[in-house]
Amino acid sequence: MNILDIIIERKRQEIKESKSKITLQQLKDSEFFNRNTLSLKETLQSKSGIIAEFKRQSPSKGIINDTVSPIEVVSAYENFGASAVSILTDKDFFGGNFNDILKVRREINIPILRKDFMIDEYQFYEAKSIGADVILLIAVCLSTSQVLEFTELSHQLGLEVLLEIHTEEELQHINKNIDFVGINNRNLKDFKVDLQHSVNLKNQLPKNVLSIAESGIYNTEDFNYLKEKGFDGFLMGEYFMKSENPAKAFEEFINKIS
Ligand SMILES: O=C(O)c1ccccc1NCC(=O)[C@H](O)[C@H](O)COP(=O)(O)O
Repeated sequence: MNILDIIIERKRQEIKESKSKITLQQLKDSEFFNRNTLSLKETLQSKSGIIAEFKRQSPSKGIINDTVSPIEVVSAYENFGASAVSILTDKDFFGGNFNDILKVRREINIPILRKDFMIDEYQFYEAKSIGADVILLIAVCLSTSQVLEFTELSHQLGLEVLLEIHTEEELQHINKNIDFVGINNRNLKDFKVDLQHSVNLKNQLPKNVLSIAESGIYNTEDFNYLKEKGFDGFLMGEYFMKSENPAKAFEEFINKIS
């Protein structure tokens, strides 16, 4: 079993536990469920294009930063020009939780990507109930028909969809309703990172789709290279979070690229 198989197996149990504690109706009755979501399609083009991630730990790196406050960090991400923030909600493998999104929702006015492993309809209602605007679908974890179904459900709920692919075969998961296609530079099976990977696959994307380069962007040269290659967005976590002061690291990065 690779790490993704392990994460997905745990996720199935977690969803079962969540369903036994909170009903779908309770999610629908929650404070944020009926809010109008914010559009990453708009902010991707009007701001830096960076989707800045709040990430305490990861399977590939272990603890990255577990001392900083989500409000301080994501407020700086917003103030210095992030197009959106990505917040991990997986607890066991990434040290995330729903409260991170619930706490910051009132403080920021840019889209929030709920970053998790989405495999069940219930999680989309959860995402809406905690105040997310965008969700991630990871192609390797889903069939093409699940991607289609989950995209439709997300749109009914007002959530935009980032479909993450890693291989040429996964291009088949793209459907015309997907809002963004992310190409992950990190091989989720062996954690190797290769920017060239996303550049090669980008050439095979449908022409009109908004593309996001994900993972392994560690300096302004990486960012500029991917921008030159035509990516519309850039998902970056570790580079900012590994700093003692991610807010400052983000500010400095923005100053260097502008
Ligand atoms: O980061 C990992 O170790 C990882 C392992 C298994 C599944 C997903 C994983 N990462 C999720 C991501 O895609 C990244 O958090 C995101 O793209 C940001 O990447 P980075 O800038 O390299 O932190």
